[in-house]
Amino acid sequence: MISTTSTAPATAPVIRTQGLTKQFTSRKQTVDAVRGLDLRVDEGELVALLGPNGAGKSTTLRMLTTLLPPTAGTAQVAGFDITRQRSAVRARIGYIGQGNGAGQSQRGRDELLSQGRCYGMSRAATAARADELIASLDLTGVADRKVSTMSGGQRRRLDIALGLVHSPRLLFLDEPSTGLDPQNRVNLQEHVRALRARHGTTVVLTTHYLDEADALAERVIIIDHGQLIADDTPAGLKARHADSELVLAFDDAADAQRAADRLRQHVPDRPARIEPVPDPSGARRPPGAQVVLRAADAPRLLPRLLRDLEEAGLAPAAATAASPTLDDVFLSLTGRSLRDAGGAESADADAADANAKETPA
Ligand SMILES: Nc1ncnc2c1ncn2[C@@H]1O[C@H](COP(=O)(O)OP(=O)(O)OP(=O)(O)O)[C@@H](O)[C@H]1O
Repeated sequence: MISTTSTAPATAPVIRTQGLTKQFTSRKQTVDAVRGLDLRVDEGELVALLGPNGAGKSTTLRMLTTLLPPTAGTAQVAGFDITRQRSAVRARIGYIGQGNGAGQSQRGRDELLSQGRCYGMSRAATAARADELIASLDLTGVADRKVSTMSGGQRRRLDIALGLVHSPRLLFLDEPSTGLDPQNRVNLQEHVRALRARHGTTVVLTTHYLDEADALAERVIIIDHGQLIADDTPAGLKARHADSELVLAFDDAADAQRAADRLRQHVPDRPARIEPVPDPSGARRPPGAQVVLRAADAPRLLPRLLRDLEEAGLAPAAATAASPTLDDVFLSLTGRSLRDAGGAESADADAADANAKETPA
């Protein structure tokens, strides 16, 4: 297990878990959904739990929000124990689950007003808070319509408003963007960032979108098979666990082989891979090939390699250096791609599915 949070930060923890564990048993089969999670989240952090389908992200969130009792271990949320002080925890958090929380036949504003009253807020305070949330989540103009007539993005923003009516210190979002098209996804991310900037709300969200975790979260906690396998900033994870990739394309496959041999002296511990590059016209003889090389700091290495190859009369036809992604991090930690493990790809399929639902009914 790799964690970089061992040195205690100065701010107070809003979440603290010790050996948090959940087993499900059905038909004599036991599933270890969450296995001994030790976690600390501080006031004001924006944290993403990233992992493939079935990794244990939602189960973790459901335990932290008191919806599921842990099988073992303990956790304190906003200073209260999730098992013994459930009401105190619930009063201080907002939770937006995977399904839509608002009643389809209700008007958005009415849903917000009912929610505030449920939390014991006065009529006037609820109305003022509803106005504020409608404006800040860009729902002006649609809040007085029935939920069933709103687009997927508008409904998701209404869900977030519902989770924020009682001004929680801590907001849990379970896969907030799943089912949204890319534009609405970016829009939602902007709203989450703005919320945090405006109210200092601590946000913990789950996602299997690699780009979302990368762009939105300051801290990414990677979960696999119910265990925390890495915990750092996106940049820190990449620097620590993944290499950049260099691709040098040659018109002649023999030159690619010669270049790969020559590159060995620069990166002796990383053998280059040679991949054929088929000519779409089929006319070129001999066929081209590309040299693919992984190195710790490929973009900085590239100019030196190019100079050397040029001196040897082996200048490539094209060269690219790609920075690592969080998928490279996951691959380096688990030996599997997050896409193959049922992460981003299935999420994209969900989004494609839901694009059809984006059009207001
Ligand atoms: N109520 C339940 N009964 C039995 N098994 C369950 C239950 N809820 C979750 N699981 C199992 O626990 C494991 C973790 O599930 P969980 O929903 O927490 O994963 P996840 O990372 O949130 O996945 P996804 O990204 O698909 O939402 C999975 O193997 C799942 O099938």
